[in-house]
Amino acid sequence: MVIHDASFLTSNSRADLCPAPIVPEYAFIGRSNVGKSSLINMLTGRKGLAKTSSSPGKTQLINHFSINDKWYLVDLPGYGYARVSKTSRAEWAKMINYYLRNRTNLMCVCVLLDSRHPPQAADLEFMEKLGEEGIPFVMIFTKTDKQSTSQTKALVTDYLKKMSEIWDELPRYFQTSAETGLGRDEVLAFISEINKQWAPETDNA
Ligand SMILES: Nc1nc2c(ncn2[C@@H]2O[C@H](COP(=O)(O)OP(=O)(O)OP(=O)(O)O)[C@@H](O)[C@H]2O)c(=O)[nH]1
Ligand SMILES: [Mg+2]
Repeated sequence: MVIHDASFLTSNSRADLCPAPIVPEYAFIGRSNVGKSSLINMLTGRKGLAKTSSSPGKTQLINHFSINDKWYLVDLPGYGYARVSKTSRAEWAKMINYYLRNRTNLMCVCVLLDSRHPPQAADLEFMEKLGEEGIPFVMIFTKTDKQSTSQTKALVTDYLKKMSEIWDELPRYFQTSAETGLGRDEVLAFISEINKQWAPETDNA
């Protein structure tokens, strides 16, 4: 897929105020600092489109980006950041749960996982919940440039093993690097494919 247009639309703290659900939408979620915003910039080829930071907790709101005027990418605030109060955590959960359950154009949730860290309970629990609620998701392993291919492969195998303890069918997964661009074509091809399910009679790529 060629991205000829990528622009910031809105930031919202409430899912009911998000842009009208008139095009297919893909949400990026995962722990703080996992690389959600960086991946959005890598996929769109626009470096400063989503704000990134080396300190966790940068993205606080539901951020919509319009891609090619045909679909939305959504940057969500991360979870699992230790220095967040109980109240903020509860507010995060409320905002995200409402968003996930009510966003009618949400085609797929992309759960980002740091390829350097062994399977984390918070991530496994989050994916389990998505599965239980019937919300389609894929796993995206990030920051693969920070280690060897065999280390990433071992981590992915670990994750798949953990997931197979819960699920008969395993989610699709992608290996990415915002630094090298690894996985860009694969993720965009996936989105292009799913976009066809939204409006099969038109070309959404
Ligand atoms: N080497 C490398 N660094 C990365 C990659 N992706 C993200 N980073 C770095 O990781 C840090 C966090 O990246 P962000 O994209 O801001 O992470 P985020 O998940 O959006 O974080 P929050 O908004 O705080 O939840 C930044 O310092 C990025 O430069 C990657 O693929 N490779
Ligand atoms: Mg972010």
